[in-house]
Amino acid sequence: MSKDIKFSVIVPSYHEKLNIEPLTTRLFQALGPEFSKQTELIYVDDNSQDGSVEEVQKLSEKGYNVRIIVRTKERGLSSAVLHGFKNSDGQYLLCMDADLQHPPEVVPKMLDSLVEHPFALGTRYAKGVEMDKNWPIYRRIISSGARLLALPLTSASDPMSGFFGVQRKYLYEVDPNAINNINDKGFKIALELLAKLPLPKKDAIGDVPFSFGVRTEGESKLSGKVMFQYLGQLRDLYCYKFGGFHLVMGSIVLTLLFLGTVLLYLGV
Ligand SMILES: Nc1nc2c(ncn2[C@@H]2O[C@H](COP(=O)(O)OP(=O)(O)O[C@H]3O[C@H](CO)[C@@H](O)[C@H](O)[C@@H]3O)[C@@H](O)[C@H]2O)c(=O)[nH]1
Repeated sequence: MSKDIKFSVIVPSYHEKLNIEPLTTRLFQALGPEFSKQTELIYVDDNSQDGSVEEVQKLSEKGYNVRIIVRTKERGLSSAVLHGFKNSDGQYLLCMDADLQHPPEVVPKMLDSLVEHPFALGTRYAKGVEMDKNWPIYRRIISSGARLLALPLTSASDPMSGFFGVQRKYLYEVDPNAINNINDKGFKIALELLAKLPLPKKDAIGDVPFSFGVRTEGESKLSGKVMFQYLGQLRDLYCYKFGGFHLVMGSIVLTLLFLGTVLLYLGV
């Protein structure tokens, strides 16, 4: 562990070569000299073979505190994030996407919020925040439907967000067993952590409103399989939180309804 590093920014990445340079330079620019000295940036890549490794090496040689962890045996967004958390040095852990939909310029605000709260949440559902008009309608529907289904699990304003931070001690120290209960499948790692970590009842979450942009380089990896994984995750979380046969059945009905709506809108 390096004691100079206070903040670790973890970026799960898969086929993101074209986004690495702009994200890295914009992030350290936004952090400024003081914050930058205390921050490491870690890409967790699942063996993309697209030149991402060389891109990160170039930036590291230029003096940015950035590295890339390449996994060859595992795949998946949530598990990549957990892998990054485990292999980082900071007491304050931030997660963001590589595709610049999470503006690097908002990161200093996220880190400020994370120092004040156990959990910092980049939220798209706050007063005055506008969604980029180019964000496809079907993605809005999926996002709202997914959020609705998560309502009984957490009061967080945007548990579907991939832009969030958590203080390391809540992952590994407050309850050392908590991390073993975390499901590493799928995309919704923030929801999983919000529902299962031993966060305080009051003032646990610091919301940071941000405008969700559209991807300009590369492609989204959100697939039908990921949506199914979300439904499984929901079922497990409902069981974990409430237990009981009726709640499980209720969640299955809800998820089927959600799935039906998605398929309807996709015209499948
Ligand atoms: N290492 C690794 N990274 C992955 C994988 N799948 C996706 N990623 C990375 O995870 C980030 C998000 O993936 P996208 O494919 O860009 O997701 P999205 O469609 O933009 O969905 C995002 O926004 C949603 C909000 O609507 C979020 O809910 C979701 O978690 C994600 O952040 C990107 O940096 C992408 O490269 C994987 O299997 N392995």
